[in-house]
Amino acid sequence: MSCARADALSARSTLGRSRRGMDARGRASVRARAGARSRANALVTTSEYKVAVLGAAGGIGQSLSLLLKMNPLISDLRLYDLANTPGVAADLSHTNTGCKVTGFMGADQLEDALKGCDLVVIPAGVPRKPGMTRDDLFAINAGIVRDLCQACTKACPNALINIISNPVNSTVPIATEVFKKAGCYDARKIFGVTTLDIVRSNTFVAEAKGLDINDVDVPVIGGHAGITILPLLSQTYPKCEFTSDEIEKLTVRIQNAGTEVVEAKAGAGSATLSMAYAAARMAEACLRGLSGEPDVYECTYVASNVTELPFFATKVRLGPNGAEEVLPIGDISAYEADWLAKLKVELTGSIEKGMAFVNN
Ligand SMILES: NC(=O)c1ccc[n+]([C@@H]2O[C@H](COP(=O)([O-])OP(=O)(O)OC[C@H]3O[C@@H](n4cnc5c(N)ncnc54)[C@H](O)[C@@H]3O)[C@@H](O)[C@H]2O)c1
Ligand SMILES: O=C(O)C[C@H](O)C(=O)O
Repeated sequence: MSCARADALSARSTLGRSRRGMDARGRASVRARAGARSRANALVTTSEYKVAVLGAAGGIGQSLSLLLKMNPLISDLRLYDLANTPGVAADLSHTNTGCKVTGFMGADQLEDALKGCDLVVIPAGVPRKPGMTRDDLFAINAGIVRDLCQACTKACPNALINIISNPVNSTVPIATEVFKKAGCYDARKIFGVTTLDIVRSNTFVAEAKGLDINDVDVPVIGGHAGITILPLLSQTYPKCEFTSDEIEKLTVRIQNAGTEVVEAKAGAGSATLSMAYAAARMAEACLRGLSGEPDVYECTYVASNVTELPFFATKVRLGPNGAEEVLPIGDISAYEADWLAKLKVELTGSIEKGMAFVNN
C-alpha cells in the first residue's frame, strides 16, 4: 500500500470514528464493537483514559468537552477553567454516556484536575478580534500557557499535551521550555493542534473538485498562522490535478481561513465549533495511539528534525509514547517550495519569541 493511501485511510478512519461517536445510538454500537475488538485484539489495552480540558468553559472548551464526553475511549473527563465549570460539568453530566465528568474551578483546583491525566487539551486564552493577528494574542496567552504547563509538570508530567491556544507557533515552544526547566521534557508528548488546517483543506478541496469529503486527505505543514500554514496540494489524496489559479486560490484561502471566521463573527471571537471538532479528532488520534492502535497519523506541530527549525508541523505517527515518528515533508512542487522558504523566516521568529519568553 502506498504511503499516501495508508495516510488517507488513517485520516478517514479518524473522521468516521469521530462521527459515530457523536451519535448516541452509534456510540452504543461502537462500544459493542470496541468490546469485541478488545477481546480479540491484545493491542487495545484500555479505554479508560483520563482527559483534562483547560479552558473548558470557553467557546472551544464547551463544544470540545461535549465531543470528548461522547468518546468511548475516555472514562474520566475533567473540566477546568477560571469560572463557570461547575455549570458546564453539571450540564454535561446529564448526557447518558459512560464517561464521568467533573468540574474544577480556579487555580487552587488546577492540580487536582490534572492528577493522573493521560491527555491534557489546552484551549485556554483569548481569541482574536477582526484586525488582529494571532501573534497579537501572545501578550496574554503566553503567560496562560506557561502557567498551565507548569501545573502539568507537577501533576501529570507524563501526559500528552495538546495545545490549541494561539499563537500556537510560539505557545508550543513555551510549553517545551517549561517542561525542560522542570526536568520532565519528552519531545514526543507536546503537540500544537493544527488539525483545523487539515479539516479546512480537506473540506475546501473536496468542494472545489467535487470529491467525496470522506476520501480527501491534504497534508498541511509548517505552523499555524497566516503564511506559515502550507497545504501540500501536490500531495492531495486522491491524486488531483489543479490549475495554477486553483492552487493559488486554495492555498491563500486555507492560510486565511481563520481570519475568514474571525471577520464573519465580527468581534464575537474566532472559530470554536470547527475547532472543537478538529481538537476532538486530534485527541482521539492521540488516545488511539496510546492504546497501541497501529497506523494512526495526524499532521501536528511538534519538535522536529525535518527542517532546520526546532518545531515544525508535518504528518506524525502517534503511538504508545506520543509522537513515535515525525514524517518528512516528502516531494513538493516549486510553488510549495517557494512558500516553504518564506514561512521558515516567520516561523523562526515565532519560535524564538516563545523560547525567550520562558528563558529571559
Ligand atoms: N489552534 C487552533 O487551530 C485554534 C483554533 C481556534 C481558536 N484557537 C485559540 O484557542 C483559544 C481559545 O479560543 P476560544 O474561542 O475558546 O476563547 P474563549 O474566550 O471563548 O474561551 C477561552 C477560555 O479560556 C479561559 N481561560 C482564560 N485564562 C485561563 C486560565 N489561566 N486557566 C484556565 N482557563 C482560562 C477563559 O475563562 C475562557 O473560558 C484562543 O487563543 C484562540 O486563538 C486556536
Ligand atoms: O484564526 C484564529 O484566530 C483562530 C484559529 O487559529 C483558526 O485558525 O481559526
